[in-house]
Amino acid sequence: MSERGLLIVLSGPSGVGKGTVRKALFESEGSDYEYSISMTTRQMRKGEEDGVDYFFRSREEFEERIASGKMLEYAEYVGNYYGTPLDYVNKTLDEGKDVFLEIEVQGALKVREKMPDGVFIFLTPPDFSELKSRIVNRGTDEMSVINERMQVAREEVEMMSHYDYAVVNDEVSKAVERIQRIIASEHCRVPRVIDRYKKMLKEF
Ligand SMILES: Nc1nc2c(ncn2[C@@H]2O[C@H](COP(=O)(O)OP(=O)(O)O)[C@@H](O)[C@H]2O)c(=O)[nH]1
Ligand SMILES: Nc1ncnc2c1ncn2[C@@H]1O[C@H](COP(=O)(O)OP(=O)(O)O)[C@@H](O)[C@H]1O
Repeated sequence: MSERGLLIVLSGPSGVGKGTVRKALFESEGSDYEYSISMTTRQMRKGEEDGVDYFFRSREEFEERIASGKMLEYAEYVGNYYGTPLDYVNKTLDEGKDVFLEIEVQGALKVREKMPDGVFIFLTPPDFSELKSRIVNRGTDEMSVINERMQVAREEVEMMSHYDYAVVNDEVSKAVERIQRIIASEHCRVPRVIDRYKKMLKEF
């Protein structure tokens, strides 16, 4: 019998590098996590694909899913909904696989309320001027949206205290290593494994 999978939540301000670090983590050797694809009402960007980057849905459809309890969490962020479909997360954890969520801060805190056994990692920028230049350099947002994202980032950093770990994204490869070490040690936590040993003893 294996334990239920570990829920790993990577969060942090927009532009800090969550997507970049997540992709590098998934490509790195020995990583074995299932990525939960989020649903959103925002416009698809050039190069994105439905069902790969996000499930792109209308507001109407998204609101229907909220009403019928099909979202683990959702948040409205800069005018659009973003959320995590619940069924996929539960099913995959039940299969004993680790599930990886990359979501913004409000949503992560809602997940924490519902699934406190997860590991909650806050990705931080080395400093705030670097955060702003990352958002500007990414080139996906207009200046008004960038300023809005920076304002949200200020509020989000205050929420760091609700997380288990803070990982600085100075260099992508270093951030990936830090996250891998955290996950490895979380797998060894006694509350996660003790039931398996108790069961083994009974059957011995
Ligand atoms: N709460 C929540 N946030 C999400 C989800 N998926 C993505 N996000 C976050 O929504 C924010 C905006 O996403 P997006 O427009 O793709 O911008 P980007 O991640 O900054 O490139 C980011 O901070 C994402 O991490 C989700 O399922 N739930
Ligand atoms: N460690 C890093 N050093 C320099 N630039 C980075 C680093 N991590 C990410 N970036 C860049 O910052 C921008 C925002 O990264 P992205 O992954 O889209 O952030 P998020 O998903 O948190 O919004 C991208 O242009 C990305 O290439």
